[in-house]
Amino acid sequence: MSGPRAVRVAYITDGNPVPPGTNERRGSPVSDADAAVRPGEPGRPEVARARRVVVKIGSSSLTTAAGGLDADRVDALVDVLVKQDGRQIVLVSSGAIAAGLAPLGLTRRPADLARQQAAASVGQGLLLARYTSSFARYGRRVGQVLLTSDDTSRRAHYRNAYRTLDQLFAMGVFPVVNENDTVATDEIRFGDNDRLAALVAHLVRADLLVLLSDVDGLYDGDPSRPGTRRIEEVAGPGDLAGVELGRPGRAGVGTGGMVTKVEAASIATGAGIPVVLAAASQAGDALSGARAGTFFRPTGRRSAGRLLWLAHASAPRGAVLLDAGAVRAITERGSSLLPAGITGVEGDFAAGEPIELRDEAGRAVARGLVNFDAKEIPRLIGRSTHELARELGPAYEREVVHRDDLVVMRA
Ligand SMILES: Nc1ncnc2c1ncn2[C@@H]1O[C@H](COP(=O)(O)OP(=O)(O)O)[C@@H](O)[C@H]1O
Ligand SMILES: N[C@@H](CCC(=O)OP(=O)(O)O)C(=O)O
Repeated sequence: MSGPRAVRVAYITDGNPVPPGTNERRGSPVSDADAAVRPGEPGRPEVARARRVVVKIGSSSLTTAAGGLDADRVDALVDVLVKQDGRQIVLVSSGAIAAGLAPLGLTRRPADLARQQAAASVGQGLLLARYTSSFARYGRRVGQVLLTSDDTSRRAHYRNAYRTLDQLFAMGVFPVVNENDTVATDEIRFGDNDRLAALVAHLVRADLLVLLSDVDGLYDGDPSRPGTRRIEEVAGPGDLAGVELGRPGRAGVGTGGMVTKVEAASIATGAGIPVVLAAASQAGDALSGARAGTFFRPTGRRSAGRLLWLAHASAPRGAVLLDAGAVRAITERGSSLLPAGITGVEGDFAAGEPIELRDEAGRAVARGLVNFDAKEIPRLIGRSTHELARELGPAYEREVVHRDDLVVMRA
């Protein structure tokens, strides 16, 4: 097969040139036995015990050097996924745009959104067809789930997405998730799927997120430079000080490079979910708890709810400005935002859309889904809800942003 060669790296390794015949970046190869957890060694027990797992694979790991989907690579991934007995797996797969290039006569990823969307529209069908036949080799079915970044911040959509995924698990179907590229605008778009995968991991309450790429882990600098070293474990943000996060690899079909992967790892670990970043050819080891790739330890507590989406996926359509009392009420007491604490409004948003809540210095202190249109806010400013209800009717006796729809941003 022309797919990726197995790369097994047990220790932090020096960077090497990319070997011929693969577009994976690798460290010094050692034997399978070295990468596997040896008796008496801790390995990564959190990984080995994980039951619900989100696996994300990037475009660069699914395409041939000449462009187009690489059936062997898809099969190699599926071979690993179907062997994860007792686990529920969501596959977040990029590759729609890459898969649509050749059929549309495009030789490279277009820069403009319209042609990217056209390519995604053609390619997403091909991508799913590829997964469908690959899983069918094992008598397994796949279900396509296309998500947009923005609307999953909304309660009903979030709940529906969760229910669909849960039902697919219950029916033994492998969900294959991608961004709904054809409807996403530049403003609300993820673009890369790394952050999407972290948020999906949170959505399904996964025990583990595995990011598979064309590089066998996080390096302390661009791995195409000799002398850079793979980092085996990241215990917290301090371990990333001095690490240079570079652009996508030479395949030219990936989007975010390491920046978006580390961002995704930080979202997931902040929500209590451990992350392994490894090469696609290491998927089996990465999922088994062997010390392949880079392991990111959880830094925060697990929590439920869609507020993580609101914080990391939504694109605010405007802002309201808060007086000091309202800032304290929201950031220290977890209160809802009432009209009395508002001093100004910016932008043109509609009720239900995400907005920023800013302090007197203009700093964003929170993000939330607003209950009023922007044009309604000026007449509410500084007034009590009772007063407003008396004057304008009971519909006005409500919070501008309810605390259940509000997330305080970290300083
Ligand atoms: N510090 C780093 N460690 C590892 N890889 C890096 C680093 N900086 C830049 N990269 C590049 O990021 C690439 C992976 O990103 P990308 O091409 O967007 O992958 P994907 O398509 O899998 O999402 C690697 O091929 C590598 O060349
Ligand atoms: N939704 C897009 C993802 C774009 C992309 O290239 O993402 P990635 O390879 O994960 O950096 C697609 O399917 O083409």
